[in-house]
Amino acid sequence: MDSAKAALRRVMKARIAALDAAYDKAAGEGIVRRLTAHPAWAAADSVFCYVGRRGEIDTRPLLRAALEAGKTLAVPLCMGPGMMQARAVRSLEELAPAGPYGIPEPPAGAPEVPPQRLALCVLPCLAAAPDGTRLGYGGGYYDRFLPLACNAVKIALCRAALLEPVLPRECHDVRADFVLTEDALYACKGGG
Ligand SMILES: Nc1nc2c(c(=O)[nH]1)N(C=O)[C@@H](CNc1ccc(C(=O)N[C@@H](CCC(=O)O)C(=O)O)cc1)CN2
Ligand SMILES: Nc1ncnc2c1ncn2[C@@H]1O[C@H](COP(=O)(O)OP(=O)(O)OP(=O)(O)O)[C@@H](O)[C@H]1O
Repeated sequence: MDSAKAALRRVMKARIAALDAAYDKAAGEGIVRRLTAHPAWAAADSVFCYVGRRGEIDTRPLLRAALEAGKTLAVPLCMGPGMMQARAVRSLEELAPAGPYGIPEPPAGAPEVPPQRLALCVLPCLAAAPDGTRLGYGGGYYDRFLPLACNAVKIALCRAALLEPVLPRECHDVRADFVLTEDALYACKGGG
């Protein structure tokens, strides 16, 4: 497959593992604060957001904020290799570690939110570039899902320490509309 991406994933994972814990915590909190202050957050009646795990930003405050604001909250449920659905949850207590990576997921019976109904998608990444290109874990989950979420504003959360000036981009890669770090917001499209 793409060895440049595979090599970059290794580099970024090492960088994540070496992040200063205090920086990591403050950056994650800053990103959450900035996202909830973004106009797309207030405007969104439905939010699709990943459940952050070790090495990722802790998105739980964001998930709670969405529920408290009365938004429809959907989180990923992996259906098979590279395939996921947005499933609605009403409480974080519904989430339980599942699958080979132990990412907290909703129960199999959680109702699907059709991707075209989503107003906001919050994206994980190992690294992101200011043009909206993201480097994921390599499963292709978001590359397949995001084209279906055609009405959603897509915001990738990236700690500034993991921002790269340029990342390799393949045809199937869907760029984010915004990349949000703890100290900057990059608007990515427009220029094409
Ligand atoms: N929190 C969170 N949830 C998510 C994602 C994510 O990136 N973060 N996904 C985004 O796609 C989907 C799940 N996809 C994933 C794909 C790979 C790995 C992973 O940990 N892979 C191993 C390497 C596996 C291998 O050896 O092939 C790793 O990176 O250590 C995790 C999630 C949906 N849910
Ligand atoms: N729309 C698609 N249809 C079929 N295969 C795809 C599609 N998008 C990506 N893939 C395949 O999925 C694999 C992983 O893609 P890629 O390296 O871009 O993942 P990623 O962006 O890091 O992961 P993710 O999207 O889960 O965050 C690649 O082998 C790629 O060819």
